[in-house]
Amino acid sequence: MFPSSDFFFSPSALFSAYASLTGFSMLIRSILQDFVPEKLRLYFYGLFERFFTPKSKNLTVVIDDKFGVNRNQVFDAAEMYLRNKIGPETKRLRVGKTPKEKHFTISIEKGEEITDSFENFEVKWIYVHSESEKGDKVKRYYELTFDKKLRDKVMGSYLSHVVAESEEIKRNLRVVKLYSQDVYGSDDEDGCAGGNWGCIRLEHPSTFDTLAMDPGAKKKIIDDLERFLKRREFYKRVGKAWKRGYLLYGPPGTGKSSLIAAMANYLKFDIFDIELSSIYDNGDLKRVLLSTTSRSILVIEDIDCSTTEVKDREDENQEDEKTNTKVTLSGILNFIDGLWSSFGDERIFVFTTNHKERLDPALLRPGRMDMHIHMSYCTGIAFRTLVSNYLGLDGLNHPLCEEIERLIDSTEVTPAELAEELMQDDDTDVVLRGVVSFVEKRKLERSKAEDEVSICKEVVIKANDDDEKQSGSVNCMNKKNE
Ligand SMILES: Nc1ncnc2c1ncn2[C@@H]1O[C@H](COP(=O)(O)OP(=O)(O)OP(=O)(O)O)[C@@H](O)[C@H]1O
Ligand SMILES: [Mg+2]
Repeated sequence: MFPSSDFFFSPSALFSAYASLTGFSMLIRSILQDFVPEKLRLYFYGLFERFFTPKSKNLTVVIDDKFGVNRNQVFDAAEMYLRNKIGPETKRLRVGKTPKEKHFTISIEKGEEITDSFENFEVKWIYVHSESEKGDKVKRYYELTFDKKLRDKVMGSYLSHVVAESEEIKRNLRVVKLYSQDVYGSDDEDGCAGGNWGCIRLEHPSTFDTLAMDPGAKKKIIDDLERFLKRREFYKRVGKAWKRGYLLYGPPGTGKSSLIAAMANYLKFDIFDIELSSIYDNGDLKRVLLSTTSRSILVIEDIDCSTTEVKDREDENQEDEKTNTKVTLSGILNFIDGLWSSFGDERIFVFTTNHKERLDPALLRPGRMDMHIHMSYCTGIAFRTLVSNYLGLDGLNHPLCEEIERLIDSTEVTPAELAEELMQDDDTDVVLRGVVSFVEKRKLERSKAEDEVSICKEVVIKANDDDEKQSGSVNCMNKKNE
């Protein structure tokens, strides 16, 4: 239990009580009163007070809303932190919301107390809001009271814990934005932070919970992001820029863009969508990248297409006829791990491609992109996430699901295709039967295509001996590519 409040005694009452205990003390009292000058007498009263007032076990720290002329970070942190600590014993609350906020802000009313426990001790918070009689001077502060013996712990680890938790709460409340060079201004009351960029709120609902992919791979990505966030000091120590690069590759509709949105929603990082075709040259690229903000994800989608527009490094001085861009791969690489890579803090680069094999080897060199993530066709286990997202079925308790999983594992079908199928009807049975026939059909088409390829291979072998048949083999191969 929290220690009870102190008792106070007036000095003269204490003195009288003490002095009346013995005749000797009576004598002292009369001597003091009759012969001792007032100043000296008050000094003795003071001594008695110090001696007899019970020692307080508690210490109270006052946390004002201002620190000098600046806001007090500890006050703001406490305000944020205590929102989540309001218990049933609190009698009066304050609630508010600005137009740009999505959620209500709840805090305690003046005079209300909150008891918080940390490690194995308890502390008590009281919110104080006092006004001068005219109402022109307002003082807002928190009183934090705890056992004196815990002073070091509270001032050290407890207050650090309050600040860290409040940062986490703030991060979760943050509105994530999507920046683009093609958007002008902002449709958001917060405005856009980046110079030449327009922005909108990122309303993409994708999260790691809704993303259908192998659970092991998903965990690896989340762990990697978490480690990255915690490693500010590590990056400093090893002399590396605090940034991380991910290459997402795989066929269309496997969730590369959805993964980027899930990363942004998870980290509460803004996304800067970099359209290389609208960047004129390396200088322009530099300006564009430097006007991005920290704690952001810089995305270049379809980097294989961009790199056909981005010219070869040997060919840097000629302008590309097709797109008029003079951005070079070395210009991009300079920002990934060259001298310019240290711009800003907490940056994540994400490149996506449908064709990893078409990428310049310079981009694939070990250490360049920290993680290569293969977004592949859907697997049976990943399908469970889709079923839970779209049908609200938990644990795959529908009899058709097992069969669908087996079918999915034996062919190539993308999560996007399955998602489309899962939205065809409101009736779960109808939907799942539809998925079975869709995947069966796909399996049949694949095995037909494979048969054709093997026939083509035979034709190619024969064509080596017969010039006339060579054109036939090319057609066959084209068909396969279609
Ligand atoms: N792994 C997935 N998990 C959940 N939904 C997915 C997944 N992959 C695709 N989808 C669904 O399909 C839609 C398209 O996917 P997305 O745009 O992320 O694919 P992509 O890999 O970026 O494709 P592209 O290569 O064409 O850009 C998404 O909006 C989502 O509804
Ligand atoms: Mg995409």
